Amino acid sequence: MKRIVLTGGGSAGHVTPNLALVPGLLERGYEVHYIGSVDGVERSLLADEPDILYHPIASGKLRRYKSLKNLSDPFRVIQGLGQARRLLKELRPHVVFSKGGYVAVPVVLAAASRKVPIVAHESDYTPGLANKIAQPYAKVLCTTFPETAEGRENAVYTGALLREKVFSGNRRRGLELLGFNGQKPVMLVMGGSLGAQAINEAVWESFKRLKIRFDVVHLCGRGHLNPQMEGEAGYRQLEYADESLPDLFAAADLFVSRAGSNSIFELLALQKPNLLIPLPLSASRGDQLLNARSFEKRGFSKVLPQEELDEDTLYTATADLFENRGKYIEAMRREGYRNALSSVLDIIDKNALPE
Ligand SMILES: CC(=O)N[C@H]1[C@@H](OP(=O)(O)OP(=O)(O)OC[C@H]2O[C@@H](n3ccc(=O)[nH]c3=O)[C@H](O)[C@@H]2O)O[C@H](CO)[C@@H](O)[C@@H]1O
Repeated sequence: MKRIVLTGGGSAGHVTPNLALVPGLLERGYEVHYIGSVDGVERSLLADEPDILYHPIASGKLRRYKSLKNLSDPFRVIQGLGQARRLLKELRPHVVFSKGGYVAVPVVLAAASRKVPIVAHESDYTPGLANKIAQPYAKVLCTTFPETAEGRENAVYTGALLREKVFSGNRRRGLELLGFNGQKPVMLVMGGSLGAQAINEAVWESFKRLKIRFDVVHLCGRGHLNPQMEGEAGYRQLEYADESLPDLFAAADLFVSRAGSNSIFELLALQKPNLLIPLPLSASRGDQLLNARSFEKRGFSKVLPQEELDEDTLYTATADLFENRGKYIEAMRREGYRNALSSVLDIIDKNALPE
């Protein structure tokens, strides 16, 4: 039996593409292992996946900001590297697939030193740190945006890896779950998998105006629910939607979202009008700004920079988006939808060691 080790974590954006691949990998006869962190989101997202064998390792975050943990984390990275090497020796995988995120770094380095072929996938317009480290060792770096592959020798444009379940939603079920009657358009607010405080606050502040036109479902992120909003008519808040996500997506008529790569490609595939508020440069390497600019240029999204976000601009931008939704839907319809699943599965098969 062929064995594959998947890795990636830190936020759901580095996990859901791996989850998308699992049904296809099982179908192709792989035994699926996952190396993730001890306490990261990947562990909880995989807890209900009986077909994946989870192996936790120590991991340290490579931060862009000052923190006391910057002192202890290098040791955890070294510890994680030792654990990853031991695991790979024991599991003897035929191939490693890395989705990036800081936990992927020791796994990729261990795979390189044990000569296990590596296939990596980059979700963003420019490669993140983990994939920058992985790229020289990778047989193939699959990219979500065509531009990312340009001028990179081992890079291949495949598109985004989307979970099939995202397409299985039902609007009526979604409305029932939310307790909305469907008479007003439904706005879904999604601050990325971790939530986004700036977006959350703008939504709460402008809700009195938003509710005149829309019913609002708000994915706030873990630990970010607002008790004062509980019980408001036309408003539902959740920390994170898992099983219910497809039905909520089906019920939504427009989205307000961060510009994380997986989220925006899901919106494109589902042809949902969307207002993107990308994570600003002050809090990231700027990948969401590039993702959002690319979607704006191609007519799929309306963009509101976070520096301009307040209760007025949020209201005006969403009202305008909804008025002009036909134009956005048409651009997304023309683009069509390309799921990278089968091309990435083929690349994995082609590069895996023989049995
Ligand atoms: C703060 C940060 O570092 N963000 C990065 C992170 O975003 P983040 O982790 O937010 O990732 P994405 O927006 O790419 O993906 C989020 C995924 O979580 C799912 N979801 C979200 C909310 C929810 O309640 N339920 C649910 O299932 C979405 O449907 C999507 O599949 O990884 C992305 C992909 O590398 C990057 O583009 C982002 O810049």
